[in-house]
Amino acid sequence: MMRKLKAKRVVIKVGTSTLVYPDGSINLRAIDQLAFVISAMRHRGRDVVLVSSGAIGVGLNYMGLKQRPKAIPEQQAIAAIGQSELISIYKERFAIYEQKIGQVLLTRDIFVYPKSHRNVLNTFDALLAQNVVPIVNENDTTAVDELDHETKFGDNDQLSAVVATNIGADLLIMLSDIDGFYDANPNEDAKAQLLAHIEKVDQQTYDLAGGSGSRFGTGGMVTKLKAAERMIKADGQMILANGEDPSIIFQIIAGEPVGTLFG
Ligand SMILES: Nc1ncnc2c1ncn2[C@@H]1O[C@H](COP(=O)(O)OP(=O)(O)O)[C@@H](O)[C@H]1O
Ligand SMILES: N[C@@H](CCC(=O)OP(=O)(O)O)C(=O)O
Repeated sequence: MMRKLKAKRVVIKVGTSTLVYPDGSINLRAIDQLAFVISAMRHRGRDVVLVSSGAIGVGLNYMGLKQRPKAIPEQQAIAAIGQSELISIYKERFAIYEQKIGQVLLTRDIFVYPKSHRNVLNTFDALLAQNVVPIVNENDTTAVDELDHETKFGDNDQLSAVVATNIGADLLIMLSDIDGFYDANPNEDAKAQLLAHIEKVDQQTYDLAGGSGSRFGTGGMVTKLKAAERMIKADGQMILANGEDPSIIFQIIAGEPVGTLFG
């Protein structure tokens, strides 16, 4: 059955697992597809914001490292290196489709302090009004997790839902390395079944969620459910789908029953 979706303003979140191959190299095909799909959506009058992970994954590849360093300053340095590389790849690929982008790096405290909150919402509005696609990531180089000053979102699943609810998006499309939400962690249970529609997220739903399956990803399913819960509370919807081929977004927008619809 086709889905009826409201999708005038859409946030798309792509995880590291979509952007970086398991061997650590960059999936340029996926980035190119994303640029193509998002540019097409933009040209058809939709407001689109991309929340992209991958700074650390791309940084590791750029520096020829196989593993995330343990020390925080080194991780933050890798993020600085990777973010600039990632955004220059996006810029180049979007330019092929004559689509301009703008980089927005956020920390959690921006949404806590009223003035910075207002400023960042105005920035999103101004970018969208000029037909520019904002590409958002956490500001990994400065975000810290300290008791008196929490600046870290920690994962981009929740960051994407915070952005989506704040800018009044109807739909959050969350692309990952899995076809949707299953009734058990598919890594551990070969009989796990895909759930096509979850109307509300409660403890029972969380009980089905497991951790991340990939080397570079964070959060796993729990943070995706938290994002879905946030969207539903704000009267929005979220679709979790496989980002292996990002042109799946065309099917999602058309209302085809792919992935898991939340809400
Ligand atoms: N119930 C579940 N349904 C689907 N995937 C699950 C479930 N529980 C755990 N997972 C794991 O969560 C992974 C997706 O999370 P993550 O690795 O953080 O991806 P991303 O990098 O896209 O954010 C899946 O590949 C899967 O291994
Ligand atoms: N801000 C980090 C991403 C953190 C994150 O949530 O990663 P993922 O689980 O792959 O979406 C980065 O760009 O590497």
